[in-house]
Amino acid sequence: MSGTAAMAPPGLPERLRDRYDRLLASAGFRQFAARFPLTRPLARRRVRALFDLCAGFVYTQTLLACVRLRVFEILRDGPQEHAALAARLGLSPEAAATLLKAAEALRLVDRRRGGRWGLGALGAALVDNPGVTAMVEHHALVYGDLADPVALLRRDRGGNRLSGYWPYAGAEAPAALPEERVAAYTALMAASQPFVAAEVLAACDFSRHRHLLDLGGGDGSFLRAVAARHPHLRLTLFDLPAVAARARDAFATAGLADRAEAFGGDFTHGPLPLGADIVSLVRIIHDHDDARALAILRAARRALPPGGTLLLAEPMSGTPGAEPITEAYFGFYLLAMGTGRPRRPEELAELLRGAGFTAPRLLSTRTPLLARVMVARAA
Ligand SMILES: C[S@@+](CC[C@H](N)C(=O)[O-])C[C@H]1O[C@@H](n2cnc3c(N)ncnc32)[C@H](O)[C@@H]1O
Repeated sequence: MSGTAAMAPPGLPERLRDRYDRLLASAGFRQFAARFPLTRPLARRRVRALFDLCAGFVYTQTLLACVRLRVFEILRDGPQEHAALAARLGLSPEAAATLLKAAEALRLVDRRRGGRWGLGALGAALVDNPGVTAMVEHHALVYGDLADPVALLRRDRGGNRLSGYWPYAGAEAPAALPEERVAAYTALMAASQPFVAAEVLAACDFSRHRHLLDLGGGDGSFLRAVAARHPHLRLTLFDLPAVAARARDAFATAGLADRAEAFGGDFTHGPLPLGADIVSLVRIIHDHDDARALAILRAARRALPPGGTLLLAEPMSGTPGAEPITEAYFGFYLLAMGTGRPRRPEELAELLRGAGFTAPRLLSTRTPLLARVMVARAA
């Protein structure tokens, strides 16, 4: 960073903090802290936290093995004897023991009486949860790009496996993308959409609106969830043509064709459908760099009458308690994807004001690490 000469000298809290950091960095102090009874619990917690950081990949791969071998589906019907379970997994009893003991330590499975295995607290949450299992599989791709994190940080953005998976990221003409390039990501988004829709529906009162336009609405999973809760609402979806075609089919299959329409185009360029009094952008803005994000928000503003509502839902940077997810996970994910970044609520509010919206404010959400919700009014 340049300009350090002009910086004010550090105050007392900062000098104390520097001293503390130097103390922690000294091997002698760490040995003392591990021996001294009053500091020992803290030292142990720190060692454990560091070991967890080193071992995180192994934990992830334990989960991937369980998902691929369908451990949670097999255990859904009840606890299984070790030998019978090993046979169903196609593993030797010894290999099954390695996997199941690891999964037990991660609370994915649980040891029951008589040497049987049942679901653990976290494994139970994965049963009938296609959104999470699809994400676990998807991460094989993500971690491929992260295999050399320093190279990833040093390269120009783009050109990774993840940028191929999200082909609209940085594309010159995204509206020309054919069906086969949008199918995989649209299915992944649909699988994970129920969690997000539940958060948005709990946070936002759609009953005072009459017509919702969902920009980048994928296969319409979000709008179908809203439709089920708000039968009076008219629904319009806008996405890339190949994706909008999928949404149109899904609306017809769901018997919604009379009140839900889907249009294809590019939300940074083309005109958007008019008539809505609320526009939603669900997991959209974080995919785009500032210039494109602003273009999307300006298009949304033009699609609304003065006083209309903009609803933006996505994971946001600086979410208290979710920092490893928003800063480390989404930061690196979007870096590998090649465009966009997680933004703080203040940064989103500034973009919204720049696009012609006023009074941006966060609504309270039940699980902010999945998505936070911000609303603003068209000026
Ligand atoms: C991360 S997905 C989110 C999908 C959906 N809103 C959800 O939360 O499940 C981003 C969506 O934006 C769409 N999209 C990307 N670029 C677009 C563009 N230039 N014009 C219209 N839609 C676009 C993609 O096709 C995709 O459906």
